[in-house]
Amino acid sequence: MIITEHINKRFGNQQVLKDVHIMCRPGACIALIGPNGSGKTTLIKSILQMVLPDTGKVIFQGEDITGQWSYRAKIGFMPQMTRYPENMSIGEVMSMMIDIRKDQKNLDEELIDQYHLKEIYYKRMGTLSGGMRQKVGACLAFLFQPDILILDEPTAGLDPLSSEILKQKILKEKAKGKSTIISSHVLSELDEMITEVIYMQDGQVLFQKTLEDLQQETHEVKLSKMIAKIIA
Ligand SMILES: Nc1ncnc2c1ncn2[C@@H]1O[C@H](COP(=O)(O)OP(=O)(O)OP(=O)(O)O)[C@@H](O)[C@H]1O
Repeated sequence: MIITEHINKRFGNQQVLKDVHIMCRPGACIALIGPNGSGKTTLIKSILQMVLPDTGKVIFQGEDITGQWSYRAKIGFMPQMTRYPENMSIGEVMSMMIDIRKDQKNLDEELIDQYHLKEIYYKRMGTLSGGMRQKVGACLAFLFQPDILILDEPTAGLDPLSSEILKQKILKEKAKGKSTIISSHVLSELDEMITEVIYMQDGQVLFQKTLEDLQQETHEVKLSKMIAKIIA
């Protein structure tokens, strides 16, 4: 369970997060959506303490995580842009991440196999296409079998087949009861995956609702139509 309580964050004179309160229950698969610049990535980074909120706190599995780091090992994070040393090969990045972690035994290499990543382990990060970088990021997010997945625009730049492979992987983990937060602008790809929606606008959470509630309110089946009706 992740709860953010009254999170505020300002960059310069811009208030980027305004009193943000969200809840990610065990087993939930949450779509984090909203216009460009509405604060989705900043919220995700706040949960991971890559951005430190000015006020408010993040509660992870019942504990305030301020100043703590061990909880991060329970989260598989796929950033919007994967940044690793350009001179390292994919294989070296993978080995480095595995060496850093103590829990090397239960590695989930399913995505590595499905993306045939080992065949290009020799390639240097600096030479990879955007989609290839995304695949490396996706493989790392799932590698250590985290309890919670936080995926920031995971399919951006992926070809259709690779997107589908990732979607199926997310669904598989969801079926195991894992919690997932997915930020995406491609609402159609979220339809079959999600149980809840958090909609952000201008740094505020406009609403957090279950898919069932949205369906009942709007009498729509597709997420894009539900959202269009709600924010109209
Ligand atoms: N490090 C930073 N310094 C200054 N401003 C920042 C920083 N990070 C984000 N911002 C600003 O905060 C606002 C929210 O950005 P954020 O990346 O959280 O939005 P987003 O909802 O994820 O957008 P997108 O859908 O385009 O990815 C934007 O106006 C952005 O310019």
